[in-house]
Amino acid sequence: MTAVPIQALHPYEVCIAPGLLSDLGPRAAALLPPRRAMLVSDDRVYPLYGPAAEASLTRAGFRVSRFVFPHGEKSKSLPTYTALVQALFDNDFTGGDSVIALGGGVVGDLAGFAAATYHRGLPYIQVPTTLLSAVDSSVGGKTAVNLPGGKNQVGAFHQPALVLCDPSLLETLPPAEYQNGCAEIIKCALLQSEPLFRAITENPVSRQWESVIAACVEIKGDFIQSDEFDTGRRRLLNLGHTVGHAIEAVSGYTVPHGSAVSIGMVTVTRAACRRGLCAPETLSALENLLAAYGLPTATDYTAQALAAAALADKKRRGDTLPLVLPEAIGRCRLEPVPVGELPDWFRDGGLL
Ligand SMILES: NC(=O)c1ccc[n+]([C@@H]2O[C@H](COP(=O)([O-])OP(=O)(O)OC[C@H]3O[C@@H](n4cnc5c(N)ncnc54)[C@H](O)[C@@H]3O)[C@@H](O)[C@H]2O)c1
Ligand SMILES: O=C(O)C(=O)C[C@@H](O)[C@H](O)[C@H](O)COP(=O)(O)O
Ligand SMILES: [Zn+2]
Repeated sequence: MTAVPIQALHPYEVCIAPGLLSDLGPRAAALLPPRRAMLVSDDRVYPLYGPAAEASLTRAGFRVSRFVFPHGEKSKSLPTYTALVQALFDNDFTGGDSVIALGGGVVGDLAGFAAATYHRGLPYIQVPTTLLSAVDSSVGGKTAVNLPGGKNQVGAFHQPALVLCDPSLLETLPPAEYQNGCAEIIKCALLQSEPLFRAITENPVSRQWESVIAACVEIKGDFIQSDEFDTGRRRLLNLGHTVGHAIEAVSGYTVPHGSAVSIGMVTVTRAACRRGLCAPETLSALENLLAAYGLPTATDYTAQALAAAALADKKRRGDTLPLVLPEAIGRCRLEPVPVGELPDWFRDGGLL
């Protein structure tokens, strides 16, 4: 098993090994009082892995309740959040009782936000079941729901007590969800690791689950350790997300997060290249890698429309929004851009 320590204010481990799901109960009981646990999942994941998770928790002494909601980004919303905290209340959850997020990033962000806010904070455990949630969203304590006009607009920082990652759960992932996860892996490599970029160029991610997940978690852990509350360096993890989140919002949350981030990464890299801030080889290496993983690199949404939607970005301070710009594979920087200049940047990035 690989165990990656996350050195946050409340430190915890990301445990990665096939078969770990059956160990959920004992590992949870070692960290949390084995009282009540709310298993939160969506209606695609629960039938696959919910009963095994519940059985393991029950054997370890937890009294398990269940909240299962319709899959998809549209459920990462205030109405679903309200229903979840109401379920905690109706089932008499009190301080020290726990929440278990079994699913992808939608489940994790929603369950984490309920755990952060119900009774001003319950402990929770992340059990990621998508590649995207294994490499990114289950780690770092960003929890949130969307508003109709903006991504992750209502949220809190709340670190999990444990991330239990069982890569064998990824075997049932549809190909499109595998691709979405690869977008965040490519982000991580473009941002911080030329060796990871090379490794996933030479061998498909699917042949190296455990090592790729551990590599991404270690990189993310380093950003969290240095800037847990996203006031500076951690904002680099938003590479591709300024445009990506705007695409998600204007599409009414029909374009998946990974695909949107893929388009966002190419846009900022093209813009950086056009303005002489990165070499054309960096852009072509990125475009080739995204294409090799079947990820999109273009959109019909206009620069003007996406610049307007990007005003909702939480990185914005007044009239300035920092863009994350690649300088080379494994190196990026934050560039403060006046919001009035965003459409030009996006046009330089190839948008209409
Ligand atoms: N908190 C963070 O730091 C962070 C980081 C990155 C992304 N996110 C958020 O994560 C969300 C995207 O997460 P996602 O891509 O995991 O989406 P998701 O949770 O919607 O999962 C994608 C689809 O895969 C299905 N699925 C999940 N696991 C499966 C499995 N093992 N087998 C078969 N089907 C399975 C789900 O039911 C869903 O239909 C976005 O809301 C994004 O904003 C958050
Ligand atoms: O953990 C982070 O920090 C990230 O930025 C990771 C992103 O991949 C993730 O999509 C995150 O939810 C975006 O955060 P936000 O602060 O822009 O909502
Ligand atoms: Zn993301």
